[in-house]
Amino acid sequence: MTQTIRQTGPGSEPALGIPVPAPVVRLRGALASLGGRPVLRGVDLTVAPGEVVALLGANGSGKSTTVKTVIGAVPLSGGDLELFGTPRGRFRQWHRVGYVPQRTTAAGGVPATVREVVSTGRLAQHRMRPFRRVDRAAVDRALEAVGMLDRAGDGVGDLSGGQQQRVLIARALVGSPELLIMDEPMAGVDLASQQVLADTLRREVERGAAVLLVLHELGPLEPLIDRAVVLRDGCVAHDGPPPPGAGQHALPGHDHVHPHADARSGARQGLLS
Ligand SMILES: Nc1ncnc2c1ncn2[C@@H]1O[C@H](COP(=O)(O)OP(=O)(O)OP(=O)(O)O)[C@@H](O)[C@H]1O
Repeated sequence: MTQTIRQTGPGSEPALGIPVPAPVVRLRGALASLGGRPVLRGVDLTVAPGEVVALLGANGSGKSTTVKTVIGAVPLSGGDLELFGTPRGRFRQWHRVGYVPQRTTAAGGVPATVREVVSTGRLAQHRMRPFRRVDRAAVDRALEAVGMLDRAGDGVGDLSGGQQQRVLIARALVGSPELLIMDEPMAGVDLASQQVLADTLRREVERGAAVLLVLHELGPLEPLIDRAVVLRDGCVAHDGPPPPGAGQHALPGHDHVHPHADARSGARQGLLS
């Protein structure tokens, strides 16, 4: 895929004569229900090639459900979704997408080494062929990027929660995806590790990857964020520059970010509560 221009938002105008690549994600009017209850009530979300979009909102506002509809883990009951310009129903190029789920154990009760878990992220690249040198090198690079190469032979069950999170991030990176989707990658990760992850993400963005991040606060990722989409009760309450205050509450125990008075835009107030 050519990435000739870097757009700054869903409404970016194409420069004359420059072809505009299709958004990597285009979700329109998304409706989804869980347990018989409507959770997404008409969500529009666009991510352009190379763009970094933060999905913000209070607990239960529908952030995880939105990214799960993008990867197909939650079905849409209405609206439509295109990935890389292809309607979701015809999209098969999952090797172009890396996904880090919301904090779960990477071990899952199954004994596997760090290297084995990260290697599963190459499945779409080498299909059913045996692992080649290039695959092994990619696994090493991904482990190195998250500072876990020295633990490659260890069982994931022997790692701390934050280390398991790094392993899941390495698994998402190992296929060099064009779209990286991360659901709260910083949750439960100590400050030093957060900086490692922020540096890793910056390299991915420099490489040209688009990133969709579910976050409670921007924290050390703030300089990377191009645009923020804020959900409230399954609807988009804001789509634009990160709301003021969204980066200032990177404190454990804050389960949502707070609205801040803003002289420039009163309309942004209350978006995040
Ligand atoms: N499996 C499920 N069955 C029924 N309801 C669910 C299920 N999963 C989530 N929900 C509900 O859907 C709503 C949205 O949940 P979701 O996980 O998308 O929110 P979120 O914005 O990611 O929240 P958080 O910040 O707490 O992770 C919540 O009210 C939640 O209780």
